[in-house]
Amino acid sequence: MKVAVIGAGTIGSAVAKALAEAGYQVTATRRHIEKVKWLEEAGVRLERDNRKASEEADIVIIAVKPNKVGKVLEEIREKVKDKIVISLAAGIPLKLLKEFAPEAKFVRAMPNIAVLVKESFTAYATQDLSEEEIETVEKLFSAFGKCLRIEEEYMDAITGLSGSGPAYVSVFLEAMMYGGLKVGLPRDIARLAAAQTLLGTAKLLLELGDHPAEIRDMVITPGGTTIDGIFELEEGKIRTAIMKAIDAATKKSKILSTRILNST
Ligand SMILES: NC(=O)C1=CN([C@@H]2O[C@H](COP(=O)(O)OP(=O)(O)OC[C@H]3O[C@@H](n4cnc5c(N)ncnc54)[C@H](O)[C@@H]3O)[C@@H](O)[C@H]2O)C=CC1
Ligand SMILES: O=C(O)[C@@H]1CCC=N1
Repeated sequence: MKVAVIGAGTIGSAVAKALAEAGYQVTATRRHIEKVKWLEEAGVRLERDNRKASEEADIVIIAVKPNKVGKVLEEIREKVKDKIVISLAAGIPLKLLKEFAPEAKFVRAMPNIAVLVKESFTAYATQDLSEEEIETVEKLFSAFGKCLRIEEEYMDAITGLSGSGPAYVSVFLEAMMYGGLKVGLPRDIARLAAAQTLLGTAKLLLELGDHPAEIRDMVITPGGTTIDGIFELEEGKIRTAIMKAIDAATKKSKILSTRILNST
């Protein structure tokens, strides 16, 4: 299966590399292609011409910034007739994608940067694909993590939660690490302890628990150490801050398409 990735920036390069490693024939484009020469080592072919890359591909993935999606789709419109086109852009609805290239079969997808370690959560929405084509795109998304088909109405919320999520989690991880430094741990030990704790807790939730509170309850020994830490977290309104972050990013995703529509 031949895949073209249009826009080999941060997420496009990660996707291109993961797909090449999974055995797809991948061509990636970017305006300054020399900046991603390293992709060739991963088996990705580099190409400057978006039209040529799209013409040769079975599936086209659009990984440019949201305000460039329209321009790129207009450029490759003739080359993606009846082809599956997967847009990774935040905030661009299927309806708007379709206006730029009416004869393509669109998937709106939101992965996250954990594509780099093949642990992305990729949610996607589509109205154009057959069951067989759904299987094809799910296999493709599975090359870099877990995927889930959702209704398009949830795509902005998913963007605010799991698309942007690694950025929030990295703030939390850094704070955990700094906490470790504050109480005298060497840097490398604090880093490993914070990261492995996050990984283990996520696994506990996915494999055992229905609700994070169950995990919290297992850790808190009455009169022990954890409850003193939790008391401080509650005073710092950490939950409110995280909920506000997801709310703000979701709202931004919602207004992106309005901005783009107004500027075209
Ligand atoms: N960075 C992330 O973690 C995620 C990003 N996204 C979405 O992916 C898209 C890209 O985001 P990033 O990778 O962060 O941005 P980026 O700026 O790193 O990558 C965009 C790339 O597109 C290239 N480009 C611009 N115009 C082009 C054209 N006409 N033809 C070919 N290439 C062109 C740029 O040179 C750049 O390398 C955005 O729409 C974003 O919403 C989605 C999920 C996660
Ligand atoms: O910050 C952004 O707009 C993109 C979309 C989700 C993650 N990064």
